[in-house]
Amino acid sequence: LPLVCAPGQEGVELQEELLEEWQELSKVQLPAALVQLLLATERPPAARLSAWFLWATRSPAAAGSPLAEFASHVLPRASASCLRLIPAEEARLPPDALPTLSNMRTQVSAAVEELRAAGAVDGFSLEDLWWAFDMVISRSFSVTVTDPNTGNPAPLAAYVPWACLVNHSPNPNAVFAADLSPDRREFVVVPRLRYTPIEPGFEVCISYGGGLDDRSTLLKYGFVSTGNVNDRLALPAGMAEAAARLKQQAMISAAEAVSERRATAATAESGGPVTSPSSSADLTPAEKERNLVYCALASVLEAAVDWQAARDAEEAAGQAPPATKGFSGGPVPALIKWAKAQAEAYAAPTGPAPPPPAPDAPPPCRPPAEAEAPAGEDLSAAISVLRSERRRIALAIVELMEEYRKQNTA
Ligand SMILES: C[S@@+](CC[C@H](N)C(=O)[O-])C[C@H]1O[C@@H](n2cnc3c(N)ncnc32)[C@H](O)[C@@H]1O
Repeated sequence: LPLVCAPGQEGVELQEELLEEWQELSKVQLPAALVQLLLATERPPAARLSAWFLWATRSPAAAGSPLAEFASHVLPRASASCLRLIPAEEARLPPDALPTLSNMRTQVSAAVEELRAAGAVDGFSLEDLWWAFDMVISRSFSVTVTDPNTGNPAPLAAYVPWACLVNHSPNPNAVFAADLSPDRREFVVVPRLRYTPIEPGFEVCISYGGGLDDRSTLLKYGFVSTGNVNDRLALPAGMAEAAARLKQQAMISAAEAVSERRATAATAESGGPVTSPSSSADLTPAEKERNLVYCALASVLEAAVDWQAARDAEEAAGQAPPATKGFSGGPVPALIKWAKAQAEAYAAPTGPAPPPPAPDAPPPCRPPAEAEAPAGEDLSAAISVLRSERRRIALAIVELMEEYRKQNTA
């Protein structure tokens, strides 16, 4: 079901047509309260899609429809996202994931209240409602199409059975698009490289969004890709200041040396090719090692740039710059010590310890106990992969700093 999410009255006509067509195709009649909500183009798309999805997959009135059949035979009951994670598993998340998770839950719980108040989900349990949000958050698409009635671009949220089975890759071999012109009404998934078809036997993968780091894919979709070039280890303020004391060009030279060394070792160990075949969405072990070293480099350099920018802004505002630290032994040993401690913390079963909440921060939002799901096996494994990727970045920072020290004292 494609849902128009343009503000105001924009797109209502198209939405009405789409809802009529969906009902005809599915041989079902949506309840009036639900239709009213689905036509409210300004309401949050996730809430509208979740209410529809719950009704269309669980209501006795929709039993036997293609979507209900698809849901009962294909979709998981377990959580895909971290939305309904129980506290014991939540304690294994990195501290920087917790505010985002709390924010996601706050939005869902506000939407749940709103749906109940509107009578759009009467008769369903809280457990079912959170499940519907879970499915919609991890499996719906955002696309922009041309509204055939007005010619204006219309932002859409869509739930597309079967297409919702396509996995994500940071190096995708396919792209998707929607065409809602009356004679088409199509959602297509096509190879990304026009002259490089995806060979039989290769998995078709799309991108769920550029720049997704492993924390975001874990929270929203419940998986982590190894070797994701967007991953970072967050440096605390004191370490960001140490990073700002380093010579950036020398850091880049050190990263080149370390990544070359690691890539050569990974290729020798795997006996595999140096580059991936273009029809595959998989990275080779050597590419993953290179990405890892550049994640380590970017963690340090970006923290240095942010620290410097904050300091410049304070100076420009006429504030006295904060006293700088005198890192005993210099910034390099300080960073090495910190990165080693991070590697150790991520090797432990839980932690590292979350930062203390700000004095006026609201308590973190949790789903009601009724809607809490234990982490499925996949989710628990994904949290472990995230922890091990964080540990690997920390160790890559150690190696990078040691190489920097070697190159710059030689
Ligand atoms: C849009 S659905 C894809 C459907 C999934 N392949 C299936 O058959 O259930 C998104 C879910 O697929 C899984 N997924 C997607 N990309 C993945 C990846 N690169 N690695 C592992 N799991 C992935 C996650 O469970 C995610 O919540």
